[in-house]
Amino acid sequence: MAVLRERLLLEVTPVMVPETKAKVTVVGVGQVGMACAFSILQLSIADDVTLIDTMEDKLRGEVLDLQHGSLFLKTAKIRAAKDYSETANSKLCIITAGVRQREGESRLDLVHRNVEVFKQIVPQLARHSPDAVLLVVSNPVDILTYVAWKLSGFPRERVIGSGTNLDSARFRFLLAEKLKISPSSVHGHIIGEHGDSSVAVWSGANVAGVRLQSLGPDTKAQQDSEGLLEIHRKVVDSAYEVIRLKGYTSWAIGLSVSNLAQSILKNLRTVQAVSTLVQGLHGISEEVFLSLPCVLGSAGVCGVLNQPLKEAETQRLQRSAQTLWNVQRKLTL
Ligand SMILES: NC(=O)c1ccc[n+]([C@@H]2O[C@H](COP(=O)([O-])OP(=O)(O)OC[C@H]3O[C@@H](n4cnc5c(N)ncnc54)[C@H](O)[C@@H]3O)[C@@H](O)[C@H]2O)c1
Ligand SMILES: C[C@H](O)C(=O)O
Repeated sequence: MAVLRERLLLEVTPVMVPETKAKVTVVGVGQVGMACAFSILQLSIADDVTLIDTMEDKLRGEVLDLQHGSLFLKTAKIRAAKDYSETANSKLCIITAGVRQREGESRLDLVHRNVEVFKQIVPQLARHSPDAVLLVVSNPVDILTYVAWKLSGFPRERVIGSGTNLDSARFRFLLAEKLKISPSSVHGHIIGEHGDSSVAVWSGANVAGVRLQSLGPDTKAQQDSEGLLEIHRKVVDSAYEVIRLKGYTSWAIGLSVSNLAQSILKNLRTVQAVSTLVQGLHGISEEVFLSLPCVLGSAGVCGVLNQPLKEAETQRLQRSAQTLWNVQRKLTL
């Protein structure tokens, strides 16, 4: 090999091995982990993507398959880690490992099984990448973000859940379909739990700063006649419908996570709904994580927006926090 290289070219200087600036570890190479890894590779935002899973053959197969596409990618290293020491010095660790819902199960039903999975993963990630941002995707994502925060000992800003970034994308898609405008021009946030108790912030939904509620549909009856309440119901049902049809959700969460990864790795300071510690905000006193619009940069969550909410929206958010707390307070970590 060395001989062939010597015959092929005159070496002027040895190939530099620069310090890895943007190493991303993805834990779990199931449907979600692979969709996240693939979307991150497509964005060319990492110079090292390291994957890890307990299923060795599946891990090796997935990594080989991605490596065979290297010609079409701009990420120098794509590799499988045999143990957590090979994930060392990651800037971003994305956790997608664990069980997923079967038809009829809610996200909260997964909590005990996935807490045990997190006990195997988080301390090891934290030990080998003590300066990383942890981005939790496994469900129930808000509670597992709290669990990752406790198990890692990281500061709150560096433990983030993908939260309702995906629900907000679904909301904007559905509203965009109704208005026949691109989702990128329809603005609005779903906040609270990524799940059944999420809250649609109708008071802020707008197109080019024109608040939809300023145009009329401000009472429940009017919202109903416009089919707006139905949109939030569809957001909540989205995952159940996709799981019923194909068994799991993957592409939209992969795109949502790569978008968050881009903001973090490139310090873009975009505002996105992600799961963060909300104790003390909007009258929530419990130590829970749920989604509010946050400023995302290389330090993680750099700020949480003081989002003005209508009283009914605040009440729904507080109920969402209570739903999570009722499950979370029974956990032993
Ligand atoms: N937050 C969101 O918006 C969102 C969206 C979709 C799915 N999810 C969640 O993501 C998770 C993964 O879903 P999926 O469809 O990829 O499941 P999957 O079954 O396809 O993959 C899970 C992977 O985790 C691995 N794993 C399990 N225990 C592990 C451990 N201790 N260490 C390393 N790897 C381990 C498994 O080997 C498997 O490859 C589920 O909890 C699901 O509910 C979240
Ligand atoms: C199941 C997953 O949480 C989703 O919303 O797609």
